[in-house]
Amino acid sequence: MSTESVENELEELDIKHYDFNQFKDFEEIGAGAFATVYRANLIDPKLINSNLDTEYVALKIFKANDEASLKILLREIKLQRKVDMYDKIIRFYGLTKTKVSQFDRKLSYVLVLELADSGTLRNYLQQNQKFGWFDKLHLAQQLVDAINHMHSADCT
Ligand SMILES: Nc1ncnc2c1ncn2[C@@H]1O[C@H](COP(=O)(O)OP(=O)(O)OP(=O)(O)O)[C@@H](O)[C@H]1O
Repeated sequence: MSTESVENELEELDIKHYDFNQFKDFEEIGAGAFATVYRANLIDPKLINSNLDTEYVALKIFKANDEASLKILLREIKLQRKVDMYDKIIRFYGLTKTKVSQFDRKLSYVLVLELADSGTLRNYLQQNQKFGWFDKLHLAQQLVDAINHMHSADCT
């Protein structure tokens, strides 16, 4: 899969594109096999989406432009779009592009996502020792709802 064919598919999906210069104050949050995720501030919150009053986003920067990464990127965007309006799942705002290193000739794709700024569930539970059974049940219910929604949206 070439960058060109990905670009063609993305065009058909009608995705919002943002200028990378709109973001500042990057802080690494975590990394997976294909991407590194940063917390970033928006220079002008109104630019990201007129309906959203957000100052921060998560930027998921793909490490490479190779075939495997591009396939993952496309799959992730298609899945995100299927569940984007569901409030218990991270929102997908759109795409931007940047150079991962100064030696790169090509720009890498970056997903612009809602920032989940409460950290991981593991850390949350460790820091909230007074979390009772009712709270745990409520949390489990939200997770089950989100998974159920993904299944009904055919995100398997
Ligand atoms: N929208 C987000 N808001 C806050 N933190 C996030 C967000 N997306 C990802 N992260 C953090 O960044 C880490 C890396 O995310 P990423 O999606 O790249 O990989 P993964 O899904 O955890 O792993 P892999 O892609 O290897 O299966 C996550 O484990 C999570 O801690």
